[in-house]
Amino acid sequence: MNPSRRPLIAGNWKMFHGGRKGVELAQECATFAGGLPGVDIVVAPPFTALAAVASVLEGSPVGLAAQNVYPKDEGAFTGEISPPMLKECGCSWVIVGHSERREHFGERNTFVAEKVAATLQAGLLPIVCVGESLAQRQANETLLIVKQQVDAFLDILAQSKAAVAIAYEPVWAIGTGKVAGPAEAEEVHAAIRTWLSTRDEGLAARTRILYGGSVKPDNAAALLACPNVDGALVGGASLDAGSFSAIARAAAK
Ligand SMILES: O=C(CO)COP(=O)(O)O
Repeated sequence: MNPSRRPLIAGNWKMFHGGRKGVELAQECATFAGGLPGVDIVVAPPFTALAAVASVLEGSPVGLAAQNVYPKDEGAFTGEISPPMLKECGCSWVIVGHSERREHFGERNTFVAEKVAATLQAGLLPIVCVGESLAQRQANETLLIVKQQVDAFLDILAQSKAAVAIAYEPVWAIGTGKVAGPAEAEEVHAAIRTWLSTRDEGLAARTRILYGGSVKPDNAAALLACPNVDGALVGGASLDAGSFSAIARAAAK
């Protein structure tokens, strides 16, 4: 395996732990991450906790991610946050195109691609999310939909030499407790790797493809054992240091 594909375990806190609780959780993550040198750990708190969590994580191996970004450096965009602002705040990663943003905030593939470009331009690494809905899976459209999503930002990734991450998060598995089976996940991850390598072999070799959707301590090891699963994007189970560290330990094996 390419060394740039070290396991990456990222915790997406979503709209939880925006204040003091976030600081406490980050402290616990910094502590357990120190004992797991073979795994990259990243946390993505809400915007309101970024600065405080950044100071807690300073000097620790835990990376800081934002959950969203607006693809302009500055301007009259009330309520939005730019890539340079996130960088200044201590972020090195940004989650882009999460299905909750696509579903609740109307983000389309072209807008997601703009965000990927702006993120890279600022020197931040995107974790770009893709994944099909239940109806699309039932209609046998999984690979078609995921390919359309990946195609929208593939050229942008290929033009950058950055070691980005793509998260395959089937929408039907998010927050539902219905995890994709290892074979189901591996099929999509392998397809994504093939599309990347058809475009640029180096891109395929350096991109970590994470699985997300009801990852828990009891199912993490089987998913992480798949050859093209390079880590996990964890929602609910990342809100507790005990379960998040158990998932990270499964990646270390
Ligand atoms: O959306 C997710 C991570 O981005 C997954 O959330 P859950 O782990 O809560 O299913």
